[in-house]
Amino acid sequence: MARNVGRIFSGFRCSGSLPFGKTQLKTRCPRLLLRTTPERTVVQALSSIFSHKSRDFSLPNSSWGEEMMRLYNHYSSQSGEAAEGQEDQGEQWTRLPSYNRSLKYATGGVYLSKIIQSKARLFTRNIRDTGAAFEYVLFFRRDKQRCVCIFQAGHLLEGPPGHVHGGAIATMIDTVTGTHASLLSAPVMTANLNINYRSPIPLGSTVLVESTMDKEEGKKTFLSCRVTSTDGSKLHTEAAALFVSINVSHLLRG
Ligand SMILES: CCCCCCCC/C=C\CCCCCCCC(=O)SCCNC(=O)CCNC(=O)[C@H](O)C(C)(C)COP(=O)(O)OP(=O)(O)OC[C@H]1O[C@@H](n2cnc3c(N)ncnc32)[C@H](O)[C@@H]1OP(=O)(O)O
Repeated sequence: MARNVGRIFSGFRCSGSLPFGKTQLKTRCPRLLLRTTPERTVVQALSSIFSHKSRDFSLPNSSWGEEMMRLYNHYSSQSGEAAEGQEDQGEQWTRLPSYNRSLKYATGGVYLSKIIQSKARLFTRNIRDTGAAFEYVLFFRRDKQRCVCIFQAGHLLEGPPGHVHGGAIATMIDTVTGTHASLLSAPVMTANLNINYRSPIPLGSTVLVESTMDKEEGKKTFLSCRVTSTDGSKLHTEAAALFVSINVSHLLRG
């Protein structure tokens, strides 16, 4: 796992220069704690390449309902943050921070400089009105190779009357499986996403989006995903996703 975590940002060299063109991603090397763990390294790396001074959207806000808070507290109590200072047994959940800007330090380059500009924002984190759209937090558990996301769907995500839009559900599945695949073998891009919608999700409700790694084959990572009610009794959506590892230069080709 440590090797995989190390690979996550292998495309984003701490030295600032990348092995292509003149593009430079000025990242700061994550400062490792004395007793580091793969999870801490992930969190620090995310904070480092993303805008770490920005708001961390995966922390509770006043729009989070009772069920969202209950589940957040449930997973947080089993997280490394709660058990700071204890030996890592790999049996903890790690809360993944979430920012609305990526590659803050990107400069130069042909394509990156055009698309990654000051106005670019992560799709799921660009609504100012808290609670109106995607409210979610992801936790990762290394020993089980699982990601779990607590997702509260706001009123701007309506599709069928009173229920969540299928595209918004697909977005969350892509986000959860994509983040999971990134933890295993980043940088990756979605190659295939196959979704079966089984039962509608009521607008305003909180659901669980759970991702499991099925297999890795060379550049390919296969994951499955289920969206369920928070007690697990109702299956809303299930999906299979394929992510392909890319070289960052892939994003420069346009
Ligand atoms: C990058 C930064 C990472 C930062 C990490 C941050 C941490 C988390 C932070 C924030 C969370 C946000 C999380 C959001 C996640 C969202 C992700 C997206 O939405 S990505 C946008 C939608 N996807 C596209 O636009 C792809 C467009 N397609 C392509 O660019 C290429 O087709 C690509 C990369 C998918 C593959 O191209 P090739 O040239 O690299 O590779 P080839 O040789 O074609 O395929 C490799 C293998 O994959 C199979 N393959 C490719 N496409 C397939 C497909 N559609 N179905 C089945 N197999 C496929 C092929 O058959 C081949 O298999 P064989 O090695 O021969 O066994």
